[in-house]
Amino acid sequence: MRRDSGSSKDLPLDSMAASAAQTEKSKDWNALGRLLPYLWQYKWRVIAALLFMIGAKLSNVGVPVLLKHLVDALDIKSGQAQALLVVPVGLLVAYGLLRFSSTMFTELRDLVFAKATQGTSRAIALSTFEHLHALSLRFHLERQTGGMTRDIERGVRSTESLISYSLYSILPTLIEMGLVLGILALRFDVWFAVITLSALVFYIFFTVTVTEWRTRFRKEANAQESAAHTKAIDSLLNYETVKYFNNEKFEAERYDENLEKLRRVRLKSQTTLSMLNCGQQLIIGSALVAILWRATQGVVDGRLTLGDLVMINAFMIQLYIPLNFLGVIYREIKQSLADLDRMFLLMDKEREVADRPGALALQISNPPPEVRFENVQFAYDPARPILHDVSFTIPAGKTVAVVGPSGSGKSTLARLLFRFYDVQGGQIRIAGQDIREVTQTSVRGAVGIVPQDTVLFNDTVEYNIAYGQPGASHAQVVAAAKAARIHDFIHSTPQGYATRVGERGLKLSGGEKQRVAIARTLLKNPPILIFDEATSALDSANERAIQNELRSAAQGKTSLVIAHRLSTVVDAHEILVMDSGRIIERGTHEELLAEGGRYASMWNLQNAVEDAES
Ligand SMILES: Nc1ncnc2c1ncn2[C@@H]1O[C@H](COP(=O)(O)OP(=O)(O)OP(=O)(O)O)[C@@H](O)[C@H]1O
Repeated sequence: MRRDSGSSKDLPLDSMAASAAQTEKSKDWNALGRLLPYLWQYKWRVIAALLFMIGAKLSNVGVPVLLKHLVDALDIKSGQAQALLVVPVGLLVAYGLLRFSSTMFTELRDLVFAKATQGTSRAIALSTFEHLHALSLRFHLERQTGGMTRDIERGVRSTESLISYSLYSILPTLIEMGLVLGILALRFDVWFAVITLSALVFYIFFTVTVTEWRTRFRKEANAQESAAHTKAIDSLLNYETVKYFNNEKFEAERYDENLEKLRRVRLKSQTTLSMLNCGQQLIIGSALVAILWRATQGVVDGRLTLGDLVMINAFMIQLYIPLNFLGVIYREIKQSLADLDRMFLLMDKEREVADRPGALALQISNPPPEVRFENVQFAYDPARPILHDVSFTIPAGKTVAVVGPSGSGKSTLARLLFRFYDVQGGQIRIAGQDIREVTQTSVRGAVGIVPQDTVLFNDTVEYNIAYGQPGASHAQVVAAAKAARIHDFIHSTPQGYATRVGERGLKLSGGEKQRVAIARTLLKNPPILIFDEATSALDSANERAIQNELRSAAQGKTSLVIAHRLSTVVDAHEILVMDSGRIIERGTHEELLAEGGRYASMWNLQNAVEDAES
C-alpha cells in the first residue's frame, strides 16, 4: 500500500517515536534551564559545595591506596613482623584521617548546600503560587484543583530531589569513576581500566535504555494518580450534594475505577523494575569476576602484590555501591524533570487579563468617582454573546440598581467592573479612566464587592472579617461586624471571634456568611461598592435591618446594587432593567412604575407574593 508522505499521521512509527523522544529531551533541557537561574542565586554556595565534594572524593579514593600500602607493609612472606611497629602506625593514622575527612567533606558539602536547595524550592513554590493568583478567573473556574495542587507539590519536591541527586550522586560518582580509572590505567595493565570502563558504559547504556522504556508506566501512573486525586477532592468538596442524592456508592465506584487503573499500571512498573535490577546486577557481577580474575592471576604471576589485589577489590566495591544507585537516580532525575516540566507548564499559562506595559495606578482625585459603562459588549465564549451594547453611568456617590431575570447578565457587570475579564467592545471608565489602561491592583483596591455566593477561608471569623483590611485591629473588626449586624451572633458563640468557620465557611448559615462578607467589605472601605444580591440569603426581617446598614455604608460611595427583591432598590438614583444582556428599561422607581412596563409588572408580582405570604 502506497502512502503520501508529509503529514505527521503518515510518519513511520519509528520516526514518530524518535521525534517524541526528541521533544521529551528538549523538555528536560528546558526544565533544567529554567531551574538553574534560581539555583545560581546561590553561586558561592554551589562552588563551595563542589569543592567540598571533590575533597570528599579524593579522600575516598585515597583509602584503598592506603589499604594497599598497609597490606604490603605486612610483608608476610619474609615474616619481618617488627616492620609493623614503625611503618603501618603512620599508615593506620593516615587511613583513619582519610576516612574521617571523606565524611567531614561530605557533611560540609551538605551543610553549605542545604540553604541553596531550600531557598531554590521556596522561590519556585512562591513564584508558582503568585503566578496562579495572577491568572484569570476563567482559568480558576476551569482548573481541577486536586490535580493542579498535586502538580505543584510534585514540582516543588522534584526541585529538591533534582538538585540533590545531581550534586550528591551523579557528579560525585563521575568524579570517583574518573579517579579510579586513572589510577587503574596508570598503575596496572590497561585491561583493568578497559574492563571497568566497558562495564560502566554497558551498564549506563542498559540502564538508560530500559529506564526510558519504563518511564511511560511511571507517567501513566502519575496521570492516573492525579485523576484519582482530582475525583476524590471534587467528590469531597461536593460532600453535601453527594448526600442529597445518596450517591456515596456511585462516588466510591468512580474513584475505584481510577484506583484499579492505577494498581494495574503500578504493577507493570514494578515488574519492569525487577527486570532492570537483574540486568544491572548481571553486568556488574560479570565485570567484578573479570577484574578479580585478572588481579589474582597477576598476584600468582608475581606482577601484582597482595596489597594491589586488596586495593583493586576495594576500588571495585567503592564504585559498585554508587553505581547500584545510578539506575534509581537516573529514573528519579527523569521523573523530577517531568514533574518540574508540568509545574513550569502552569507557570507558562498566559495571563488573560494583564496590565498594559507601563500602566499607571487609577487616579481618584476627588472620591467617590463616577463609574461609566460605554457601549459594553462581552462574551465569556465568543460563540455566545452575553452583554450587548450596555451603557449607563453611576454618578459620583450615587447608587444605580440592576434588576432582571436570572442569567440576564447582572453579575457579569460586576465581574467586568472588577476586571476579572476584559470587555470585547466599548469601555468601562472609573473617574474617566478606562480600566484597561490602569493597573488591576489599583482598580481592585477602589472597588469592594459583596458577592452572591460568599466563600470564606477555613479560619476564624475574625480572620475572615479582617481579610478586608489585613492588619486591622480587633476594635475595627468588631465595628465592622456591628455595622453588618453579625456582632451579636459572633458574641453569642462559645468561642466568639475565634470561632472557626470550616472549609469554604460551611459551618455558618448562608445569611451569616453573607454578613461576614458585608463586614469585611465595610472594613475595606473602598470608594466604589458592588452589592451582588448581597442580602438574598437573609430573611425579610434581617434583610430590612441590614438594608439600613448597607444604605449607610453606601453613603458617600458610588454603588452598583444588583437586586432580586425590588423593595431594596426603590430609592436608587437609577434602576436598570436587564433582559438577555440588554438594558430594556431604565429610570427611577416612580418613573418605571409610571411606564407600566416590565419593571412595573415585576413590582406588582413581588408585592402580590409578599401579600400572600404575610
Ligand atoms: N464563567 C462563565 N463562563 C461562561 N458563561 C458564563 C460564565 N459566567 C456566567 N456565564 C453565563 O452568562 C450569563 C449571565 O450570567 P450572570 O451571572 O451575569 O447572570 P445574572 O443575571 O447575574 O444571573 P443571576 O440573577 O442568576 O445571578 C448566564 O447565562 C451564564 O450562564
